[in-house]
Amino acid sequence: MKKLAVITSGGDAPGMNAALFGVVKAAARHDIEVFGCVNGYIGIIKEEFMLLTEAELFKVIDVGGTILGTQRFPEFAEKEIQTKAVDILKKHEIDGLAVIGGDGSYHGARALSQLGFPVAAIPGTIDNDIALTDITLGFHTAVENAVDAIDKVKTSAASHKHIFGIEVMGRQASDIAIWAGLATAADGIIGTNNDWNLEKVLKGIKMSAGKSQIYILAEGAISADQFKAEIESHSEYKVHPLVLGHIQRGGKPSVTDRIMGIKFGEQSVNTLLEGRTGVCLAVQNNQIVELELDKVLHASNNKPFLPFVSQNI
Ligand SMILES: Nc1ncnc2c1ncn2[C@@H]1O[C@H](COP(=O)(O)OP(=O)(O)O)[C@@H](O)[C@H]1O
Ligand SMILES: O=P(O)(O)OC[C@H]1O[C@](O)(COP(=O)(O)O)[C@@H](O)[C@@H]1O
Repeated sequence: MKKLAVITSGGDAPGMNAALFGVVKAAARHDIEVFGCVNGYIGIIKEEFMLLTEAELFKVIDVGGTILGTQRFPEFAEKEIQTKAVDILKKHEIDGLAVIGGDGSYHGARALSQLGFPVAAIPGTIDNDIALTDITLGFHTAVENAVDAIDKVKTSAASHKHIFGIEVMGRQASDIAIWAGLATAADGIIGTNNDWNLEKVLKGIKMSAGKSQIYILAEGAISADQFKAEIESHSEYKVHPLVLGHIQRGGKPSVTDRIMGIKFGEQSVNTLLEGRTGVCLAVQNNQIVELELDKVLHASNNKPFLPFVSQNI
């Protein structure tokens, strides 16, 4: 094996640069060159490759985002485009590909491996919504970022006795909402549609006797604007809606995400070197394990919750 390629794909996640460092570091031990494809799968199609060096990546292990860039490229679901990607990778004498991304990226990775190209994937998404891994790269930092922001809102809310509906990211997953809501002792966490109960929320506000109220809303359950509209159209209360947005994905990766990124990156190279393909890495019981992409993509995402917390929050 002489040349590997790597992409970061989907939403950027803090720790992706650390993972790139891990890839390059492990590859260097075996005299393998690593090429980063710019902006995810589209970089393969556009043949935008950049040679990655350990010295360059070393400088960014503490930097959020991804130095390779990432761009949504839905056309990669088309078989013709996937076949073209394999042809291009082969033309450039690339022997294997590491894909760092979420479940959408995993679909692309599985497709390439089914076309016979060696692929290993790393779970990189702040949403924590990949099955069979206890945690995904970037989730830890995103929760820290959300908690940091909510803590700040709380002091202002308390001063004015305001009611806040704070929307956090996660697509259909409620992990960021639950972890951030628990860590800030929020007055309510709406993680799924089923958690939304207008009467309960109105009762909670009434019982709070004019104190400030913080509700954490998973974006897939209810938006901050919907929350405001529902409360205000059924009561006299005024709600401040707040969408935390991309603050959650930004900034320095946490220590956990750095270490996890480096270890995932190194292991992806070992996996490819040892000839295993169509696999993704995962964390189970504090260990990095390898799983079939196909199995992960067919499994449902029932994560264990925090220690000491039952699912019935
Ligand atoms: N069904 C699919 N088949 C092949 N490639 C896909 C598929 N879904 C998504 N992708 C590729 O993966 C990229 C990232 O997927 P996306 O869902 O946006 O983020 P994530 O990987 O974080 O879930 C997409 O822009 C697209 O290039
Ligand atoms: O930055 P964009 O393209 O608006 O996407 C926002 C979405 O990306 C995420 O931050 C991360 O999602 P993915 O990792 O699945 O790409 C979601 O939580 C959010 O819904």
